[in-house]
Amino acid sequence: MVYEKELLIAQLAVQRAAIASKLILKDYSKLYASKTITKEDHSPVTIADFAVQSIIISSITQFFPNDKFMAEESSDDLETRKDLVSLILKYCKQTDIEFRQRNLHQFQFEPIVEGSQIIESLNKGGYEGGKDARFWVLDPIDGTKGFLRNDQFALCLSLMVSNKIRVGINGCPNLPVNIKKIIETHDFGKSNFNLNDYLKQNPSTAKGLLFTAMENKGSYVQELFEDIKAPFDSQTERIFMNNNLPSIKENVIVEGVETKHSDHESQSQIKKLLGISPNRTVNLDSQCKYSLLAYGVANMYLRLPFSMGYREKIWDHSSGYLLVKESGGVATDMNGVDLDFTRGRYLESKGIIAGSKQFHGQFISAVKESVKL
Ligand SMILES: Nc1ncnc2c1ncn2[C@@H]1O[C@H](COP(=O)(O)OS(=O)(=O)O)[C@@H](OP(=O)(O)O)[C@H]1O
Ligand SMILES: [Mg+2]
Ligand SMILES: [Mg+2]
Ligand SMILES: [Mg+2]
Repeated sequence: MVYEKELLIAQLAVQRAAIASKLILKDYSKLYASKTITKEDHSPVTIADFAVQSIIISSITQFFPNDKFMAEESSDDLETRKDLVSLILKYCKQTDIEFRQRNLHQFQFEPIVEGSQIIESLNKGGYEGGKDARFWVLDPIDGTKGFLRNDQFALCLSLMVSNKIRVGINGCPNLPVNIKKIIETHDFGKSNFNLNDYLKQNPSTAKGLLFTAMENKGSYVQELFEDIKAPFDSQTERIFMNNNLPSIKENVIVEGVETKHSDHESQSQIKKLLGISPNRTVNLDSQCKYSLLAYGVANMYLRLPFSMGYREKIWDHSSGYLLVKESGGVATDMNGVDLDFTRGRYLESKGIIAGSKQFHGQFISAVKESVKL
């Protein structure tokens, strides 16, 4: 099958890097909070973002040495913090010990043993993308602000070939393995659902889900920290968008957490117009939102621009886009137009309305009615 090897290697690379993210997260708040770097655009970056990016790029490069990468981070932001490279290396080494213990596959990744390997692979992420190329799109930690709060974050990787996303992966290390059951059994008539509160009240909940999609072959879920199954293994669960709600009022909506990343006020207005109770909104960081749509747990993702000047980056959406499509859903901009990932590092369009096909048109009409452009 085309891209089968790419998908397997990418899944293993994401698992390997997700182990690093969890190891760093465990120590982060007590040891490294002061080591969070603020980038030029005032957004945060951590040693986990750097570690994950270098692990994924070096893992894939080993098997596909000619492949290009468009990734979020660059070693420029480490320029004044060379001390952090040895810290990242420490976690990469620890990761490889853990990864070797659980990986039962024939593919063995070369270990990361030197700081120069980290810088070298980080710097392979500068490809500008565009039309008619083959390249990987990587957001090492999507939802860095969620990571810093020990809430939700995702490792997001996709493969673009000839203007189309062929493979999309979201590794969600902090998503409960039984999230489907948790949300489906919640009574939204009584109260809203807050995943962070739920996890605080249920600290022993097992976490870590891996979502994968392949063009024309569907979307799948498996546990992120278990033995990775080959693509389309009979034990890997195929997942589907829920396109059969009894009424529009039954939609479960996913939205972001940060009030400056999307326009929560307009999003509330849209729900009001459609008669959807505010209780039915689940707020969570990162592309975990797309994962929950593909899993059939949530039905619509609303992301209206907080500022019309903001340009969405393609790595914040490309893997989620394929997961939604391949599970039977639809993902567009706020005007209902398909997303175009071939324009370089940015989407030219504004906002995202993604989810079930059932009511997508009505959501787009409500956007037109409620957002003053
Ligand atoms: N102003 C503004 N508007 C929209 N989006 C922005 C903005 N600033 C940053 N970003 C990007 O948001 C990415 C995180 O998205 P989330 O869905 O996790 O945000 S939210 O807090 O859940 O709303 C985040 O991705 P990461 O940097 O990978 O965390 C940013 O690329
Ligand atoms: Mg970032
Ligand atoms: Mg991101
Ligand atoms: Mg990121």
